Amino acid sequence: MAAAAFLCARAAAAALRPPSRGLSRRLLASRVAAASSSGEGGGGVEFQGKVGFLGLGIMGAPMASNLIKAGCDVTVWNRTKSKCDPLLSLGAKYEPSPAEVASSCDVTFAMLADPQSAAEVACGAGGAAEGLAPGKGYVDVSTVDGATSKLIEERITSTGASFLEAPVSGSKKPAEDGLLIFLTAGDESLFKRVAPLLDVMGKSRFYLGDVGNGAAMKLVVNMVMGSMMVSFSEGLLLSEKVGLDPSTLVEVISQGAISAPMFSLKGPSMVKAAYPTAFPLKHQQKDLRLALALAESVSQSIPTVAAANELYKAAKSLGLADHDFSAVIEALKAKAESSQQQQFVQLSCH
Ligand SMILES: NC(=O)C1=CN([C@@H]2O[C@H](COP(=O)(O)OP(=O)(O)OC[C@H]3O[C@@H](n4cnc5c(N)ncnc54)[C@H](OP(=O)(O)O)[C@@H]3O)[C@@H](O)[C@H]2O)C=CC1
Ligand SMILES: O=CCCC(=O)O
Repeated sequence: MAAAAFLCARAAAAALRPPSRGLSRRLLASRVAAASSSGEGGGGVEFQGKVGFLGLGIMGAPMASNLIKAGCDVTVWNRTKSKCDPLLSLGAKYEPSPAEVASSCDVTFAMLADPQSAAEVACGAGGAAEGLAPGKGYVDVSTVDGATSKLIEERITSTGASFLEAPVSGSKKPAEDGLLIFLTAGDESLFKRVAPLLDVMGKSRFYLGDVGNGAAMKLVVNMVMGSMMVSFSEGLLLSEKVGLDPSTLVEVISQGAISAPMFSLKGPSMVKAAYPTAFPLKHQQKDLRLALALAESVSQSIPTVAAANELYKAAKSLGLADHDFSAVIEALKAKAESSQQQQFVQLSCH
């Protein structure tokens, strides 16, 4: 373990929040420098070693990019190889399989679409586990269910390596700005070892104990978010239908007790029926499906989430899976149209 060594601290990271766009090299370097000179955050935390990153989608690419800009020695892999190119231009290395990344790095992060891909990349043929060994670490930051996370943990730890689940709250922009919230669980010494890396990519980190707890926390947060988006969509449509300006509704909500960054961020484009993808709708529906299973496992009823899930499923069947999850409003519009048509047919039959 030699190559990259850098210093950073949570306090320094918090004090050096970025401006509106992704973190610049200068800013990330200054986080590192401030941490080493200020002695804040427990005297600065040192990470030594090479970092692997598997999965360079909407979230993985900016996260890996921030690590590179902070001075880490990063090796990347992505199923679709072309998505590695921007990272290679920033100075990343490339290995042709997850196993080769894991074997050439000290700690490997994975940011994958869903439980199936997370398990495949960690445990499948050519997967990360094949390259792991004692002393190495594997950190899965994908959103998956607890059972999948435990399955990955079992396979990873069978190699002698350590495992941390660390799903994130925060979307594309917080990923670009290094402002994610990590919900971690698993090996506590790995958590401490990768803390400087989490602090480059995020603004806070929670350690929640046993593997499964990070996944559960993430699913609970996202089920609340998914239902909020449906409720907001219903409000936007109803306001329009009764003759109000939905843009005014967005403004009114932003000033009151139910204001949320999500409404202010997504509302204006939803009013224009534009859904630039930050959080793909298919992933939100996956999270609701997993949250429903989590609730089922403890016999809790979550009827609002169940209803919201049906709408996301309807939106997927309208071809909106890869749009932002705010496009769920289109499923409500389609529902309204079809019930209007039904009413028309009934009236014309009488
Ligand atoms: N976008 C967001 O706002 C947030 C997303 N998340 C979660 O983070 C994870 C990633 O999300 P995001 O980056 O948005 O998703 P993307 O769909 O943009 O990226 C998914 C990544 O998974 C890879 N992948 C998918 N299937 C496979 C497979 N079978 N084998 C290997 N690789 C595969 C993709 O590779 P390829 O490029 O080849 O398709 C890509 O790198 C998800 O679990 C999501 O729920 C968490 C917080 C916020
Ligand atoms: O999983 C996606 C979360 C998106 C967000 O927290 O804004």
